[in-house]
Amino acid sequence: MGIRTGDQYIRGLKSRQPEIWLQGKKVTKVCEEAVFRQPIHEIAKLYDMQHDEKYQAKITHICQETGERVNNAFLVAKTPEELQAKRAIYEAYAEATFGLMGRTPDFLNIVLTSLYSNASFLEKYNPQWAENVKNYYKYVRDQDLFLTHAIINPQNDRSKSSHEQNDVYTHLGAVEETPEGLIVKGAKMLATLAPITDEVIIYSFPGFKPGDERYALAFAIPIDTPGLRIICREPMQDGNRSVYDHPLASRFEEMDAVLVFNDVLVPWERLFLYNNVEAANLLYPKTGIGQQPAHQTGVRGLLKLQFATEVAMRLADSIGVDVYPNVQNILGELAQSLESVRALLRTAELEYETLPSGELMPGYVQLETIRGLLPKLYPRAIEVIQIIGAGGLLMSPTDSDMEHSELAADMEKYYAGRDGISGTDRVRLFKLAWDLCGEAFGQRLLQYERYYTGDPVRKLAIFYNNYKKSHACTMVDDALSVFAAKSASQREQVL
Ligand SMILES: Cc1cc2nc3c(=O)[nH]c(=O)nc-3n(C[C@H](O)[C@H](O)[C@H](O)COP(=O)(O)OP(=O)(O)OC[C@H]3O[C@@H](n4cnc5c(N)ncnc54)[C@H](O)[C@@H]3O)c2cc1C
Repeated sequence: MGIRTGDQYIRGLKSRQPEIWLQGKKVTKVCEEAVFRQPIHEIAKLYDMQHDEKYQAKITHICQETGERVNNAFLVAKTPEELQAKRAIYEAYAEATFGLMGRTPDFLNIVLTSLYSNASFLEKYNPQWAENVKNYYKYVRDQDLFLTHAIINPQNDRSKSSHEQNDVYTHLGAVEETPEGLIVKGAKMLATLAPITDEVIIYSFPGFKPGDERYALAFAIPIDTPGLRIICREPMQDGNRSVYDHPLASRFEEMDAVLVFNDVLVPWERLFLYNNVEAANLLYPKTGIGQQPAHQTGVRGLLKLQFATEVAMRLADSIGVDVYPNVQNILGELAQSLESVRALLRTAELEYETLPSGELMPGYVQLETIRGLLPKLYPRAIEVIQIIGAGGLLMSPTDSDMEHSELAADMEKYYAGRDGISGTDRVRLFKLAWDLCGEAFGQRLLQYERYYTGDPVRKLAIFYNNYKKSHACTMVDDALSVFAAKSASQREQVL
């Protein structure tokens, strides 16, 4: 089949009935539920972009194996041009969502592509797992499916490993093998967009200990598999808020969910890893499923930071405060942050690694630096928006006020900005800014940037340890070599 349209994506959603819980109720028709309606529409637009002649040549390609047109996220890049073709899809989807939707379909499609191209890692443990991954990649690519993922355990007692939790099936684990497949039970989180996806893929960060064998799992199943329960968090918008009052929150809310598996059957052909702590711990570092998606998250993060920076600049300009050096300083700081991330991304693409398979992987140090910086730079950008917008962020009237004839004159007079910025323009801009920096929606976006790729604290420590291994600190040795000279006169000669 190859690339789907938005309509085909929506028809796929309508054809299934996953068990979704939202505010104490079961959602039976996901496409008709107000909370999901607009996000579904935003994802559908991304699918439609694949058919839009403005984008098609940039974000899709003809698959050599099938002759069908497929998304560039499924490309195993072997040339710098192919790496750029992958960047093009990340950029197009991030631009369409202002970088505010983190788990657009390209994200997990890259994870899967990386698993596929590094399936030889699994082959060492079990050739069938490698075969299953390859077949699944082709299935998702050719059906153009949308995946969610849940890779962490519920937050029960983090000081204990999975097998030490109070109940053996608190964390998702294997129950029994049957002729049809493996029965699994327990919970995983934090499956963003789960209610509006087609399938879920399960794998884990490293950290398994001996005794955790039953939890060492990787597999993928349809989102409506019997026994799989999706428990949504409280929505940050009810789906009925006006676009005028909440221009971002009304469009880009990404629902997050806990997945509970009640004796769910995972068919053998969908199992990618099981009962092997070593393989589960090495899966992440050895298959590129951290590094390849970091290219997508780097591009998306850059656009999100750019968007926040532009909002801050426009706010300052709209009320004439960017004439003050203190405001210019914090805006200059944001611009420099943005340009640093842009430069890092460019360097990551230029300084790629070539894997033994010939696949190119953007530079680890640069991508990981972006990952380490964004949890600091993005919250700072949000803080700058709050500082510049100040009290004005809290005084925006509603759509109904703006529309009311009795209030019209007041709206234009008292809500106007500097010369040339009308009351309507200023209120619209401030509402956009408040969605980003004040609303629960905006707070989630901030939390996302901190945690979307794991705990930044532990990630930075891992980065340092890797960095230390590859940096011998030879400059210090050079400087210390002066002490190798035996006498003071010899040392003077060295100098
Ligand atoms: C908005 C959002 C969307 C997300 N989307 C997804 C998704 O789609 N799929 C998915 O699988 N995950 C997703 N995540 C989850 C993300 O992977 C986790 O939030 C992240 O891995 C951190 O895990 P945690 O939240 O359980 O925090 P914890 O690991 O419980 O950490 C809590 C605190 O304790 C500290 N801590 C915990 N353990 C240790 C330790 N061993 N050593 C030192 N300090 C420790 C941490 O530094 C942190 O401060 C999302 C998260 C957010 C916020």
